[in-house]
Amino acid sequence: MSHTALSPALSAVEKQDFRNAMARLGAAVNIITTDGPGGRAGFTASAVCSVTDSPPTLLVCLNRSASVWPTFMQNQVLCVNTLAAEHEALSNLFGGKTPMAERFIAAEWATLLTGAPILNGAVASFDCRISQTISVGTHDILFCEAQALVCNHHGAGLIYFDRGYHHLLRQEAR
Ligand SMILES: NC(=O)C1=CN([C@@H]2O[C@H](COP(=O)(O)OP(=O)(O)OC[C@H]3O[C@@H](n4cnc5c(N)ncnc54)[C@H](O)[C@@H]3O)[C@@H](O)[C@H]2O)C=CC1
Ligand SMILES: Cc1cc2nc3c(=O)[nH]c(=O)nc-3n(C[C@H](O)[C@H](O)[C@H](O)COP(=O)(O)O)c2cc1C
Repeated sequence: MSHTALSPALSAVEKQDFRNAMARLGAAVNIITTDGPGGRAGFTASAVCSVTDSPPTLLVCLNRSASVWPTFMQNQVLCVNTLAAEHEALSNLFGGKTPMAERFIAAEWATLLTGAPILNGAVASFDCRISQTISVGTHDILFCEAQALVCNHHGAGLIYFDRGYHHLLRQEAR
C-alpha cells in the first residue's frame, strides 16, 4: 500500500502558530538557579514538569542560546524554585537580558544540599542534580533528580497564561 505524503503547506506548523497555541497552556512559573565551579546563574522557566517519583525526577527545558546555558552545563546541579504570586517582578528580572548580579540581589536566597540557590518564600523548591540531558531542537531537556525539598503550603501560586501572570488561590482562601 502506498502512502501519499501531506504537502508541507498542509502539514507544517508555523513557529508563530505553535507559540500562539502554547500561550493557551497555563503553567507554573519557576526560577531555575545554579551555583558551583561555573558560577551562579538563574533563569525563569515555564517548561518544567514531573517525570517520575522513583527516583524523584523533574524536567526543565533550557534554550541552548540562553546566556546561562554554559553555567548550568558546568555545574550539573540546579534548584527549581516554583514562584508565589508575590514573585511576579522577580520572574521578569530572571526572564532575560538583566545582568546576573542584578537578578540575585532582588531576593533572599539560602542553600540546601547541592549549593544551588533556594528562593525564600517559593511555594516549593527542588534541590537537584542533573541526571541526564537530551537535546531537542533549540532546547536541552534537563532531567533533574531531587536531592532535597522545601514545600510551603501557604500563599498564592503564580501561573503564566496567555502571555500574562495570574494568581492562584485555594478555593477556601478566597
Ligand atoms: N520554553 C521556552 O523556552 C519559553 C520561552 N519563553 C520566552 O519568554 C519570552 C516571552 O514569552 P511569551 O510572552 O509567552 O510569548 P511568546 O509568543 O514568545 O511564547 C508563547 C508561548 O510559546 C512557548 N514558547 C515561547 N518560546 C519558545 C521556545 N523558544 N521554545 C519552545 N516554546 C516556546 C511558551 O509556551 C510560551 O508561553 C519569549 O522570549 C519566549 O521565547 C517563554 C515561555 C517558555
Ligand atoms: C514566563 C517566562 C517563562 C520562560 N520559560 C522558559 C523556559 O521554560 N525555558 C527557557 O529556556 N527559557 C524560558 N524563558 C526565557 C528565559 O527566562 C531567558 O531566556 C533566560 O532568562 C535567559 O536570558 P538571557 O540569555 O538574556 O540571560 C522564559 C521567560 C519567561 C518570562
